[in-house]
Amino acid sequence: MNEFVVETTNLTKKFKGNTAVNQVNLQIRKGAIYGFLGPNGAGKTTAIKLLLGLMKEDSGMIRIFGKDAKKEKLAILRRVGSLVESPSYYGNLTATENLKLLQSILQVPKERIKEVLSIVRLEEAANRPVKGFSLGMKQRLGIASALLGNPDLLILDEPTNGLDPSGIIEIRELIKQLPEKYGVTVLVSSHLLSEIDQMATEVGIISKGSLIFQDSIEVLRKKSVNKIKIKTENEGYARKVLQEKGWMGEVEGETITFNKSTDNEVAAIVRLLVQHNIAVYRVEEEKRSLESIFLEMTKEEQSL
Ligand SMILES: Nc1ncnc2c1ncn2[C@@H]1O[C@H](COP(=O)(O)OP(=O)(O)OP(=O)(O)O)[C@@H](O)[C@H]1O
Repeated sequence: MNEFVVETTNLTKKFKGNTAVNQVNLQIRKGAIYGFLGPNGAGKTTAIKLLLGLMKEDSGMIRIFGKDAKKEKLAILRRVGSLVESPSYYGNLTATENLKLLQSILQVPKERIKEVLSIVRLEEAANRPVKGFSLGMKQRLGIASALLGNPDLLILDEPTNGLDPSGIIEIRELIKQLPEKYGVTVLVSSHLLSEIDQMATEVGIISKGSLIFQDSIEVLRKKSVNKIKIKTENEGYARKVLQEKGWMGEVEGETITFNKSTDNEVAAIVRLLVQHNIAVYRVEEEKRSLESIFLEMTKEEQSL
C-alpha cells in the first residue's frame, strides 16, 4: 500500500533554460500538514501548478492518491481543493452567492455552503457583498471555496501572503485543525519558516528548484540543538579535567561550550566534574534558531 497522498519522482520543469523545479521527489503522507518552504522564486508555485495539472512537467512523474496524474487527472482533481494566487470573486455578490456558483459546478449539496462558511468562520459575513471584505476574509473565503467539494487534499499556495499578523494567525489556526477535524491532507507553501514551524507536521524545503530537505518538523527542529554551555566554579581547571578524558570544550568567558552533545554525554561531563569536586553552577543548551538553519540551507538571505 502506498502511504503517500502525493508522491513525485524526479519532477522537473524548465523555463527557457531556467530550471524552476529540478528533480523533485515530494512525499506527502496522509493526514499531514506539509509545509512547502522556500524563498521567493524557489519554485514552490511552479511545483504546485504541476501537481494541479495547470502546467505540464518536462520530465518526472506525479502520483496523487496513488494514481498516475497523467492518466487519471480528472479523477484526482475531483478530490483536490486548491487556492493558488489571489482568489477572484464577483465583488457585488455575497460570500454565499459566490459559493453558490461554485456549488452548482461541483454539484455538492447546498448545505455544504453553510458548512464551509462555518469552517472558515465567515457565517456572519455570509450575506455581505465580497467587495467589502478584508484581505484576510477574502483568503478565508478562498479556503472555503477550496473546501466546498469535500477534498481529500487541500493545496494552498502562500495563503497568508499580504495578511496582517491577526489575519495570519486566523489562517494558521484554521489550517491546523483541518486534518484532524475533516480528514484533509494539506500542502501549504510559504517563504516564512516561522509560519511553517507553527503549523506544519512535515516540511519540504525547496531552494533554486531543488528539494534540499524533507522530513518531519521535529527532525528539522532537532537540527537547531547546537551548543551545551556549562558554568563551573573554575572553568580553567574544569576544562583541563575534561580534556584529560577527551572532552574538548571551548572556554567562552566563564563557561565551557560543547558542540552537539547527547544527553548521555552531558551527564558524563557533569559526573566527571562533580567527581573532581568542581561545583557545576549551570548547564544550558543554546539553540541555533530554525531561521538561521533555513538561511544556511537556502543561502538566500535577501529574500527573507
Ligand atoms: N511562466 C513562467 N515563465 C518563465 N519563468 C517562470 C514562469 N513561472 C515561474 N518562472 C520562474 O521559475 C522560478 C520559480 O518560480 P516560482 O513562482 O515557482 O517560485 P516560488 O517559490 O513560488 O516563488 P514566489 O513565492 O515568489 O512565487 C523563478 O525563477 C521564476 O522566475
